[in-house]
Amino acid sequence: MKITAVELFIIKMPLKAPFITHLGTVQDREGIIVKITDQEGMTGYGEGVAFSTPWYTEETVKTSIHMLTDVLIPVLQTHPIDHPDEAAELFKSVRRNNMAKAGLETALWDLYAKQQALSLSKILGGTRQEVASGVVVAADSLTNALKQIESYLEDGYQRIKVKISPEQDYRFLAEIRKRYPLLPILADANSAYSLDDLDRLRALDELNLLMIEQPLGHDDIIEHARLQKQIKTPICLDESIVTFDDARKAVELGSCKVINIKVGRVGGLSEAKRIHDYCVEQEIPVWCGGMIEFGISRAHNIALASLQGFSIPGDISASSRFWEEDIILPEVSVENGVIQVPNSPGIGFAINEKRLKETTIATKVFPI
Ligand SMILES: O=C(O)CCC(=O)C1=CC=C[C@@H](O)[C@@H]1C(=O)O
Ligand SMILES: [Mg+2]
Repeated sequence: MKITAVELFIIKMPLKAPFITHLGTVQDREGIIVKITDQEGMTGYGEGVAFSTPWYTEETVKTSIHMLTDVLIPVLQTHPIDHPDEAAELFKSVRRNNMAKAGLETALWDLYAKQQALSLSKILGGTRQEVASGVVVAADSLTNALKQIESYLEDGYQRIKVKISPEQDYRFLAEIRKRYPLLPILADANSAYSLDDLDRLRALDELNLLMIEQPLGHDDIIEHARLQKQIKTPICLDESIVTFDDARKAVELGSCKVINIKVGRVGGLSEAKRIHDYCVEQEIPVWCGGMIEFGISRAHNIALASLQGFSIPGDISASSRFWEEDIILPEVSVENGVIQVPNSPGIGFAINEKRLKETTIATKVFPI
């Protein structure tokens, strides 16, 4: 791929409104934009999506900067690669740190697609010209949640995801279901429950939820398998699925009926595609999860979600869901509940250089 330089831009931007879950609140989002340049001056972009604190996984922006600076980019400096799939192989010697790996690997995929003058969607084997868009309602009260739902349905989103926990579950969901009897609703628990809550979780069966996401332990597939046998609502796994093998074991055990694939959580597009291809074979529907990310990661998600098996609207919302102004041009927009998949080379979005500059708090440059 004849890479000559890697640059990191650490950026920070306030959310338009706090993103509230039982695990904590995200008000300002830091992120890492990875820019790779080749000897022709062509550039590819990736995004490290770890949060500033380790509330979702063990990674943070700081651990990602360390891994990129001291481990992953040095690997690239000593091992030239010809195809992005080789990165996943090269990074195997590094345990976990998937979001740092994905930040670099996705930049390689964008650059590679541009070098082939093909869209990233095409290069990945995507067949969809548009992807269905869902949105997350992360509110701390029923009133605020209902306000958000009404506004998002006016924007055309096809499905709503709400955050639940023992403090906010049956009554909260029943009130929403009463107002929207046919609305596709996904409830994300982010591991707020245990098997002791079986009755609480079984009570949700009557609300006709699309699925319940990650009700039990963040690294569990055994108890989820036991739970799935006891409840009708399909279980979707998110945090538990960090590798292809996690997905294979979860499917074999019956731990879930749906998988939320997040490029950052699984270490990049190569692994995300492997999980997708396996789930298609096993007839397990998948959808593309979100990470309250900026436009570069959103663009990679759109390309991934253009693969045939992404049959459920993902957490791929418009740039305006979180940001006053995104770092890409054009911004991601949702029309009639779908996002058009770009046909131009690579991720199909340009960098908004002005916005990147004004949101950058630090940069690092590495010759390759
Ligand atoms: O980015 C989006 O649109 C949704 C983000 C989102 O719902 C999540 C991001 C990270 C952790 C969780 O709070 C939640 C999830 O578990 O999917
Ligand atoms: Mg989730």
